[in-house]
Amino acid sequence: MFEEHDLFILVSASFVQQVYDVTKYLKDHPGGDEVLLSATGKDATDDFEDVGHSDSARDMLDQYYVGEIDISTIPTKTTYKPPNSNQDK
Ligand code: HEM
Repeated sequence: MFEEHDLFILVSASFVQQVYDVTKYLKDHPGGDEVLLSATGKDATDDFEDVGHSDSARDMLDQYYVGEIDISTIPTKTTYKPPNSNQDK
């Protein structure tokens, strides 16, 4: 489970991704907290785009902006092992 201070989502389509901390937005999100929770800790670009968020929703992203991360620098070795994954390094 994620702790409240860990509720980061990543949104972008390129290698450099924007990181947003949605912790404070959980209770106010018009789409509910469940969908936000399910999108945290991973690349949430598709989730965010699939909803067809309005321009004003996009503008709100700025409020939760934390910084950028180059996903090519993230270690691929994690404790979480997704099904069908044979990447051990
Ligand atoms: C910081 C990130 C996000 C912000 C600022 C945000 C903002 C909003 C806003 C303002 C709305 C109202 C409708 C609109 O203006 O488009 C909305 C609706 C919604 N959002 Fe988000 N959202 C965020 C992330 C997400 C993510 C990651 C998901 C999916 C996992 C999601 C799913 C939804 C859904 C399902 C609705 C309801 C649409 C409806 O009932 O018509 N949102 N969001």
